[in-house]
Amino acid sequence: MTDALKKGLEGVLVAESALSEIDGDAGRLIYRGYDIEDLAHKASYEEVLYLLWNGDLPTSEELESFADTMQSERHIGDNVLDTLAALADSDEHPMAALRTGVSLLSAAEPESDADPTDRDATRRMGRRIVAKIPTILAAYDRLRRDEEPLEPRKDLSHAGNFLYMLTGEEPSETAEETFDMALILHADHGLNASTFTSMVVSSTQADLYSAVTGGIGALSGPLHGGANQDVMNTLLEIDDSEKDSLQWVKDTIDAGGRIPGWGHRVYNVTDPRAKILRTKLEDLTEVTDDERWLNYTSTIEGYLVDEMGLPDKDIAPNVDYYSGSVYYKLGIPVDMYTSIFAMSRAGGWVAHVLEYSEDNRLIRPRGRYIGTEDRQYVPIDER
Ligand SMILES: CC(=O)SCCNC(=O)CCNC(=O)[C@H](O)C(C)(C)COP(=O)(O)OP(=O)(O)OC[C@H]1O[C@@H](n2cnc3c(N)ncnc32)[C@H](O)[C@@H]1OP(=O)(O)O
Ligand SMILES: O=C([O-])CC(=O)C(=O)O
Repeated sequence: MTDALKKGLEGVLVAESALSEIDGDAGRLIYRGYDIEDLAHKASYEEVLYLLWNGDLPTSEELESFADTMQSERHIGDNVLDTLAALADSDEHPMAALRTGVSLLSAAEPESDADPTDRDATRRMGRRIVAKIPTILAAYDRLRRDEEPLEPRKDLSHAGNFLYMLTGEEPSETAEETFDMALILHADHGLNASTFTSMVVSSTQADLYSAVTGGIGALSGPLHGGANQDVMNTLLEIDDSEKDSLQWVKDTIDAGGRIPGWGHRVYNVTDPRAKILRTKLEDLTEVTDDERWLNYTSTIEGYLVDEMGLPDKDIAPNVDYYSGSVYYKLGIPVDMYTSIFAMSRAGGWVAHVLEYSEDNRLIRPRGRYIGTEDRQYVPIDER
């Protein structure tokens, strides 16, 4: 047993995984042997889910059957809708609504009596949870706009159906493809904080609903998935203010602030997903003729690179830096960005829970006690 303190478990190896490989120096991300560039441009989110959960890409029959089953599992019950309506009345953040909604789904889980070590049952539960998350989120957004939630459609893709349920209109091909690509890019990323949280929960042999609910909580923070919303709010703040984006970034850095969407525990260079999303933003900017978000992000990046030399300190844009502007172009409400991340990453949480449970070992690190020793209890009326 070593006594070396590894704060934040940085660099500590705790599990082996065949799911995603990250080369933080080269800026490469691989899912089960396939480069993220390839998957982002050629696969669908459903295919990537199948790949993560089963090990190989599906044949067309396997994909059709997998997607059909997921489509038939999109519906959520009135118990969830009623709770979402109450949360909408209290103006809860969509991540809080999702956390509660997923937890509540277990009440309608047909295999709730399954042994938590039954991996086939866990896989089916994971499919149901991932199929229903878009329905929860779209319903929540409609309820808080005083609109009726829409029933999910069975003839649309995971990405397309979410956009349909959110807006009430079938999405354009560009919107559906862009959103599908974003889902692929966010599906898995090694033992990030939210994935590790799900693994910790399930390592106690707790049920998958608890593990996914824990993952949602961990993802919500601004140091993790919450940063995509912060990036867009920053860009909107710049747009609304008297300051130009250059002044904003100078002032933020001078005040010792952090730039949301920059820095990563694993990447020392630009995140490969940020590069893909930037290209997407460039394409969408050309079509919509609104250059604001691309201009602001580019100015901030230019300052951080040329003036601050952040890349020399291994700080570069992460996946959250461009995703917000892309979602904004798709007309998605800003406070839903982190829950969209969760919609995708839930697939990764399930994959890691399944993988880790093959040879489960309770996750339980230790902390060094640095408190006072040998104190004598003093009765309350003598203190
Ligand atoms: C999907 C994801 O979860 S990706 C990450 C999303 N989060 C963000 O974008 C929030 C902004 N980024 C950050 O806060 C950090 O980069 C993290 C939390 C992501 C990674 O943090 P860590 O690996 O723990 O690095 P740490 O916090 O020790 O930072 C190292 C140095 O870089 C600086 N730094 C890190 N990120 C930033 C940033 N975004 N802006 C300015 N400086 C930064 C720190 O101030 C620190 O400097 P110092 O050594 O002079 O004190
Ligand atoms: O890996 C991490 O630490 C953060 C994360 O989830 C990601 O970048 O997708």
